[in-house]
Amino acid sequence: MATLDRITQPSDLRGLTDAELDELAEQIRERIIAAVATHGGHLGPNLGVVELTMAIHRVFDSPADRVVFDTGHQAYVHKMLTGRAGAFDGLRTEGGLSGYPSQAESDHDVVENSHASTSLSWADGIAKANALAGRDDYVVAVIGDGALTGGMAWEAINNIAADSDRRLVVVVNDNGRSYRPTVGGLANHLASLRTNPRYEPMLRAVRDRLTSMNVVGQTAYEVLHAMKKGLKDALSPQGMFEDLGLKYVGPVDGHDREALEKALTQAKQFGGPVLVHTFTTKGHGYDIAVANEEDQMHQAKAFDRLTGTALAVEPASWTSVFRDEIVRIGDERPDVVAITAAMLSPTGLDAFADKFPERTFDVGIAEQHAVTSAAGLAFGGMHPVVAIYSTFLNRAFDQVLLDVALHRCGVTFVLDRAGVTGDDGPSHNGMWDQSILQVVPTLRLAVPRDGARLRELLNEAVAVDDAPTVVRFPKGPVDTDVEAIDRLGGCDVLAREGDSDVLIVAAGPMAAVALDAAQRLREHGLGVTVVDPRWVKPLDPALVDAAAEHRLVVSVEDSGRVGGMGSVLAQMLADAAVTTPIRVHGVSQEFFDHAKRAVLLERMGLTGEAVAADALQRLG
Ligand SMILES: Cc1ncc(C[n+]2csc(CCOP(=O)(O)OP(=O)(O)O)c2C)c(N)n1
Ligand SMILES: CC(=O)[C@@H](O)[C@H](O)COP(=O)(O)O
Ligand SMILES: [Mg+2]
Repeated sequence: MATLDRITQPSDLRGLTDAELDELAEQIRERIIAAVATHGGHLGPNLGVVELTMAIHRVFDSPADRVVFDTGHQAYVHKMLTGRAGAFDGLRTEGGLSGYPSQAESDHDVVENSHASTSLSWADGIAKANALAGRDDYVVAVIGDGALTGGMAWEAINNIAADSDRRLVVVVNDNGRSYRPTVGGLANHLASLRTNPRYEPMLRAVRDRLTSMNVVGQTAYEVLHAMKKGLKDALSPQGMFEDLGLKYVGPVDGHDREALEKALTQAKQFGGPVLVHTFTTKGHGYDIAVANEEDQMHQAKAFDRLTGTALAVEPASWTSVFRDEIVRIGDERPDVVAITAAMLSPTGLDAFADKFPERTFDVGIAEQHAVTSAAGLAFGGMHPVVAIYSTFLNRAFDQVLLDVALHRCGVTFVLDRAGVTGDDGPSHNGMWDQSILQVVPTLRLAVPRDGARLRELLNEAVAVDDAPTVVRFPKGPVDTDVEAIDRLGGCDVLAREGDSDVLIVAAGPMAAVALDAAQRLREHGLGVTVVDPRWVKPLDPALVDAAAEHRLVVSVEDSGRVGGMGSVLAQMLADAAVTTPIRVHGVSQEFFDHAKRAVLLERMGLTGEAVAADALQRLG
C-alpha cells in the first residue's frame, strides 16, 4: 500500500523516515496531477505547497492546533494528510471533495471562504479565543504573497503584532505570483530576497576598502558587522515585520522539508506571533506548470499531463467577447483605462494590457483599493473600467456606494462570473452583486443576453461619465445572438405570440430559458410575450404598462431573488397598483455546495421546462 494511503491523520506522518517522507511527497504530487488532469482544479498552487504542508502537519498538532489556509485553493495536500487522499478521484465533482476546505468534510478544515486575505483575521480571532479559553494551542495561517497584498491582511497584522503572547504563526507562502507575478511595493520588497541579497557584494567592497586602508582585526569586524546588520534590515522584510512587533523567521526554502520543520519549530518555540517567510515555486514538481508563463497552471481545466494542454477546446466565452470589445473601445477612447485586482487574464484585460500597458493597472488582490482608485482616476478625467469577478465585488460595496456613486464618478464595472458559477463552491457564485448594487443611487446595471448585446451595452456603459455603470455576465460559453423583433420602451421584445396571457421578463442569458418556456406555453394555447430589459437598473417603466395587459408576469434572472430584477418589478407593479400576479424566478439566498452551473440552475428551477410548468400551474 502506498505510504499516502496509510496516512489517515497528521500524526501518521511523525513515524515516517526521511526516505518515506520523500516518497510520500512524490505520491502526493502524483495524486494531485492525476486528479486535476481529470477534473480540473488548482494545480500550480497545490504542487507548490507539498513540503510546506507536510512540515506544518509534522510540527503542529491539527486539529488542536488550527491550520488556516488563505483563499483555500491550496489545501489539497492538507486534505490528503488529513485522511482524504482516497477521495481525490472525485475532486470538485458534485458530492465529491470540494476544491476548498470544508468543515463538513473534516474537523481539520476551518475557512471555507475562497475570498483572499481573510486567513490572518481568522487566525487572530481563533488565537484570542484560545487565550480566553485557557488553551495553549497554536494557530497557523498559510497566506500567499498575493493574498498578502489585500488590505484585510494588514488590518490583521496590526492586531496580531499587538500581543506578544498570541500563539500565532503566519506562514507566508511566497511564490512571487498570484496568477501572474504579484505586483506592488510589498511584492517587490519580498521579491528582492528571491535573488541573492545585494548586501554581500556591498560588504565585499567595503571589506576590500578597509583592508586597503589597513583597517583590520576587531575594528574591521565591528565596522563590517554594523554595516551588514544595517543593510540586512534595510533589504530584508524582517526589519519591516519586526518593527511591527512580529518575529520574523526566514527566508526558508519552501521545498526543503527539513529546513521548514526547523523554522516552524523555532517559530513555535517563540510562543508569540511569528512570521515564517518561505519561498516556494508554483507548480513545483511538474515542469510544464513551472514553465507556464501565464499563470503556472494556477487554475487548470482537465488537461493532457504529457503536454499540459487542455483536453477540451472551449467555445467562445463571455470573457473573450469582452476582451476584444474593450480593446476596440480603448482605441476609440484614450480616456478609458483598465483596472484589475490581480486577475488580468481571467477577467479578459490581458489584450488591453498588451496594447495599452500605460492605461492598465493591476492593483494586487485589493478590490477596495481598485474601486476607490477608480474614483480617483475618474475625478482626474479618465473613464476607468474595473474588471472583476462578481463575487469579489462584494468586498468593495462601500467603495462603490460612497466613493464612486456619491461622487458621481463615471466608472464602469465589468462583472465576470456573475450568477451561478458552481465548481468553486458557495463563495464563488456571483449571486449577490445585483442585490447589493440595487441600493446604490444613480448606479445603472446592464445584463447582456448574448455577445452582440454585451458589445452594445458595454459601449452604452462607458458613455456614462457621471455615475457608476455595471455590465454583468456569467462564466462559460457566450450565448448565441438573439435579435429583437420589436421594442417596448427601452426593452427588446424577443417574442410576442397570441393573446397577452403571460409576460416573461428575462435578464441576460435567461432569455434562452424564457424563449424555451414561451414555446412550451404556446403549445398549451397560451399567448406569451418575452421581453429583455437590457438595463435592469433602473427598470423601464414600460414594463408596468405591459404587465397590466397580461394575466401573469414571470421574471427570470441568474441572480439573487432578493433585491434582483424580479423583486424590483414586483415593487413597481405594487406602486402602480397593477394587480397582475408576478412570479419571480432567480437564485435563492442559500450557500450552494459545489456542482456544475447547469445542475444548480436546474435545481433552482431556472429552466424553460420549470418556468413553463410553474406558469401553467399559476394560470390553473
Ligand atoms: C478577494 C479575492 N480576489 C480575487 C481572488 C481570485 N484569486 C484566487 S487565488 C488568487 C491568487 C492568489 O495568490 P497567492 O495568495 O499568492 O496564492 P498562490 O496561488 O500563489 O498560492 C486570486 C487572485 C480571490 N480568491 N479573492
Ligand atoms: C481561487 C479563485 O478564486 C480563483 O482561482 C477561481 O478558482 C477562479 O475560477 P475561474 O476563473 O475558473 O472561474
Ligand atoms: Mg503566490
